[in-house]
Amino acid sequence: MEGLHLEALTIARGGVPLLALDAAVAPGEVLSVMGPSGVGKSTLLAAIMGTLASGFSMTGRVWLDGRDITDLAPEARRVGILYQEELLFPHLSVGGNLAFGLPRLPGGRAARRARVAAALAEIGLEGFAGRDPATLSGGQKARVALMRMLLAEPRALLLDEPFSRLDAQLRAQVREMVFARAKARALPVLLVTHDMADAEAAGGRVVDLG
Ligand SMILES: Nc1ncnc2c1ncn2[C@@H]1O[C@H](COP(=O)(O)OP(=O)(O)OP(=O)(O)O)[C@@H](O)[C@H]1O
Repeated sequence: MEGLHLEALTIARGGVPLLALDAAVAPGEVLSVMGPSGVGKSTLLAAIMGTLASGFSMTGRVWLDGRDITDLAPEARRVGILYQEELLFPHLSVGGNLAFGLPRLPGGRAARRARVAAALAEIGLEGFAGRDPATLSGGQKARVALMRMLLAEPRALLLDEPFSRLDAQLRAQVREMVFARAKARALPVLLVTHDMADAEAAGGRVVDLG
């Protein structure tokens, strides 16, 4: 099956059941994950990334494009994630941040520079390669973080409240850009959010862990 499939997933903390979920997200589709604080939304994303903290355990399988990725190392899963904070590297330029996401390319530096320039154009930030990330607005940082993640060519996208720090107008803009870029790449998206407006903009499919 194409897309992301969480098959009979259960997560426990210290042996105590935290959550159970069975869900499929098709390529280009967004599934919103909602529920009260502490219910395990971020933990669910960690389980899919392969980065569960010690003390947590899981059963079930995670499938991505028909491949069982449950036991793969995090970096081999091809799952991208965006957090509430953009987490751009402060000591690298915007272009350096983007190049960091790039897999090794034939063609060396020139090819990398061209790829970064094309990526900046895709998010409306032509000419920003040399900029210090500290000089960017919140919305610009969010776009760079999105593109850095996409350049690693993930096959699925996890979003952990990436819009919650932005004001209402910017939030809608960044949200549309994230969904549009994910759709253009036919990525299945799991969106953790507390905001019903996010879930509605995402297409309205919601799983409530509460
Ligand atoms: N590294 C950790 N070690 C131990 N317990 C943790 C760890 N991270 C989270 N927890 C606990 O696991 C439970 C689930 O946390 P999680 O962050 O997944 O919830 P959440 O639904 O994402 O909450 P929020 O909406 O507040 O972000 C909580 O009780 C939390 O305190």
